[in-house]
Amino acid sequence: MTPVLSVRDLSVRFRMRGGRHVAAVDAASFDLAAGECLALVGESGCGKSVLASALLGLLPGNALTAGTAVIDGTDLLAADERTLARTVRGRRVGLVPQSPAAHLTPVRTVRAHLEETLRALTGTPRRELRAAVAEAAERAAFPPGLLDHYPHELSGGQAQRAATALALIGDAPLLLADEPTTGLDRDLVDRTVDELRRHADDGRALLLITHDLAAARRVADRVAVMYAGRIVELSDAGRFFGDPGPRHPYARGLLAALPERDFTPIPGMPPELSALPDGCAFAARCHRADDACRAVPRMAGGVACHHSGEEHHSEEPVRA
Ligand SMILES: Nc1ncnc2c1ncn2[C@@H]1O[C@H](COP(=O)(O)OP(=O)(O)OP(=O)(O)O)[C@@H](O)[C@H]1O
Repeated sequence: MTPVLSVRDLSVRFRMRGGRHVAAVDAASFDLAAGECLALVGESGCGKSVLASALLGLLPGNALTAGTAVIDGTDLLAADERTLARTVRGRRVGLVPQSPAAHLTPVRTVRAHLEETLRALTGTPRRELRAAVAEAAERAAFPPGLLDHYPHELSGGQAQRAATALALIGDAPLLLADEPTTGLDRDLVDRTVDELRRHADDGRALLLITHDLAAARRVADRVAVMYAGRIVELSDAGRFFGDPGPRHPYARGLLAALPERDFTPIPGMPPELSALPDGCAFAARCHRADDACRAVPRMAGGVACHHSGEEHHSEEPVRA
């Protein structure tokens, strides 16, 4: 079956002053099928949002891209602005943005935002708008009593839900949700990701970018782990969160850092993306690093690690 989205060797570099480059995304490849939710996880600054922006043609002018990202026969990286604006954003690719307050127009109420999007994407007639707005708000658990509020009158979590309601309206075949649960209490996190999951269950695809591994575990079919701009592991969610657990030492470290597991942080910090080391970018933080890690590991069997074929070390248990 043709995937909804097919990404091959997607790279994004930013040109900086003094001839420097920031390698924000390096050769990312994955497919996303109809009905599937892929969670993209990894520490802050590893390139998750840049990847999402690339898929929507929303990168700034200093970005250089390579590779392909095909949806419905259109390569999103090669498409011109007119195509992206008219046929991609909102229609083929919906976005729950990471900073909803920045995406909402300050002088318009939530109701005005929802009405405009409903008219543009679904052609809802004027007399049906009131009911359609209420329904759209309900899908994202946005409180009906706040529909006539302006963005600055909303809390972070309320703005997040307004942005989610807007993103769901077009029923786009692909939904990108970039940290859709920031600022929400646990029960609202569950409700929001369940609604996003329903979007996938209705035959569409969901790319869920999140720090929240519990949310990913709840709704994802597969998990992609990103580190320093590269996808280092792509695996089935059941395997990732259960037994035998992930194979890449970074992915194992992410899970071991959870309070309900070992509560042991990964030592050190991710490298600067403008000064990546030769070889594996995780080697400086990895207790398994050896001479083989001086070469950049290729993705093999869904894992980019020289040691991924070896047995797990007994001192790093992963509990379900
Ligand atoms: N316009 C830009 N120019 C230069 N570097 C940029 C630009 N935009 C992003 N970056 C860099 O790209 C890297 C990846 O950023 P990105 O926002 O994708 O991280 P992220 O994984 O989404 O992090 P977070 O979870 O904190 O949102 C960062 O090092 C960031 O500083």
